[in-house]
Amino acid sequence: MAPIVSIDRLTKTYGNGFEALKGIDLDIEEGEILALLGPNGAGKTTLISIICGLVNPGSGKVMVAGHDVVKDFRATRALIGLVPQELTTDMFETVWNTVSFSRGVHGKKPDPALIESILKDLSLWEKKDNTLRELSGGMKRRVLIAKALAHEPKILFLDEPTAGVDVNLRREMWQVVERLRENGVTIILTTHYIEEAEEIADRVGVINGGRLLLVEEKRALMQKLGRKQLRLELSEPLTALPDSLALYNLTLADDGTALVHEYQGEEGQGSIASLLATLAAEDIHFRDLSTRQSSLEDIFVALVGEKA
Ligand SMILES: Nc1ncnc2c1ncn2[C@@H]1O[C@H](COP(=O)(O)OP(=O)(O)OP(=O)(O)O)[C@@H](O)[C@H]1O
Repeated sequence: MAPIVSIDRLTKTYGNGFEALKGIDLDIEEGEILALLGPNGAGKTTLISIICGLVNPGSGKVMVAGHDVVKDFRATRALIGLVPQELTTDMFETVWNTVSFSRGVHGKKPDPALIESILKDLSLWEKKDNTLRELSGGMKRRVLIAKALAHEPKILFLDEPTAGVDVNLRREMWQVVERLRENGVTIILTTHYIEEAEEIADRVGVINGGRLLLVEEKRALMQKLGRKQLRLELSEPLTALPDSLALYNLTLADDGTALVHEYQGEEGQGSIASLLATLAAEDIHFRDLSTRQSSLEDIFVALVGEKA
């Protein structure tokens, strides 16, 4: 199946000479959830803004469902819903009017039944006659999504959907995103919360300094780059490692009371059985063991050198 968004050698240099994007190639498949991770200033918003037709690209090409975002702006914009970080509409307007108005802005005929189903899906139906200022922060965020969905887009961009919200609300937003995906909407989100990408994304793209450092299926990424650690609490402290253990990536920790074995992804797993056998042969016993797998956050820090 052809990708729903196809980005080819995209660059962007702003008027002041700043190179915000330095050649991005990326295909986004229909129906997937792609999380774009990157530190401040990485170029995420610039990239999204170009796909949405809000910022002109430098060189390169962006196609949405087979249409060029510059030449066919109307066609591509109609397919896209953009959920910004903040609500900028009239706080004295009702939920119903705000969402209905968004549909009109895109030149679509009124469809009260559709607006009703969007508001119900987002648990906003009871609040349809309330003004925006009467809503909680979480409800306001859901209104942003409802607005972006009102013209029935096939692709939804969420810019930092859970920035500054509490844990419960974050989980609630994740459920909303999951339901949208079940309805066939392709979702691209930017986030500073690695946990968010870890939780809901199918694929993760890491952007830094205007370049896409990698884009990979989340599970494959964690398998490939995730480091694992096995820690053995020794029954008797060791002063040095016996030569027979030199083959393994081992360190003595905590004054010789613990042995730490580091290995990468799947490849190192076979070594554990032989390590344990060697320990037994050396008469080295342990009273407890624990394992730890590096998270997407660790992987990200290793790639980018700082936190998202
Ligand atoms: N209109 C502009 N003129 C000049 N430089 C800009 C403009 N907009 C953005 N930039 C610069 O381009 C770079 C990328 O910005 P962008 O907003 O795309 O990053 P981001 O990854 O979305 O960051 P954040 O996570 O902080 O939102 C930044 O260094 C920013 O200062």
